[in-house]
Amino acid sequence: MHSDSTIRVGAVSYLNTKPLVYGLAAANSDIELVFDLPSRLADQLAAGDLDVALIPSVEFFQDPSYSIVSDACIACRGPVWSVKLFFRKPPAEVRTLALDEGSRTSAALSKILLSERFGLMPQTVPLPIDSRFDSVDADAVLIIGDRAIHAPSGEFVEIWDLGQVWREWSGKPFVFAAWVARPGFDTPQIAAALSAARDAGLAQLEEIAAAEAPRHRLTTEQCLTYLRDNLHFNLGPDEESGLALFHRHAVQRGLAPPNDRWTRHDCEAT
Ligand SMILES: C=C(O[C@@H]1C=C(C(=O)O)C=C[C@H]1O)C(=O)O
Repeated sequence: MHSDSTIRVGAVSYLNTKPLVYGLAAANSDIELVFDLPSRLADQLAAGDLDVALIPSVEFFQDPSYSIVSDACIACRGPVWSVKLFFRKPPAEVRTLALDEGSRTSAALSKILLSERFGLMPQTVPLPIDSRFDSVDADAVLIIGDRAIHAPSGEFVEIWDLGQVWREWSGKPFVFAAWVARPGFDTPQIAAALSAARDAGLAQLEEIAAAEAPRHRLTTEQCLTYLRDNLHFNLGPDEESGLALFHRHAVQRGLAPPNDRWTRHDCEAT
């Protein structure tokens, strides 16, 4: 049971989110933290079942009344390691694309990159979260999060790390997910609580990496490198500029509506 004053916060259930929610519920007795796939968090926020959630950035674009409520986010400035597109055929020949059920942003990013670089609009099929990678015979398969960290078995013509491909193509950071509030939720202290949790997580990265590594079949060093070097958790001006560019491409392809007021700060869509 939760009282009326309980704030329902939805966080991504992957390793990438551990530093963002470090001590969050313990430090804020009014926060009830629930974990789920990014795509499901977006659906729950849209349904009003959550007050604040870490949702895919492309989902933030969908509703002009959404607002980003924190400077904490999941971003990268190069290879991200946990968002990969596996090609069974050369990229230029891709006709079918399987999309991880957990993803919305990387699904959109895959379409944008295949369209921009090869003029492709592949037919898409879902890859359910509980389905094995080899259960789909699509020409290219997107997987994200924990299951993308270890390469699936199979022969691949090419593997794209989408953080890296975006960076090389655009020169900008990429924002995968941000903390977004449902319309009407107006609790200013959530911003400080989410920033403080992120800062606490970043100060404890070694401990988090040591605790999480075994269950992800990683060494502590691999886990630490992922959390410290691949991922970035601060939504600064460069990240916002990357977000603006992603929004523009999403609009061009009909993956998001145009929207003038979607950033935390008034930031130019450059
Ligand atoms: C870096 C990642 O970013 C994620 C990718 C998302 C998406 O594609 O919609 C959403 C949230 C993030 O968890 C990852 O999952 O590995």
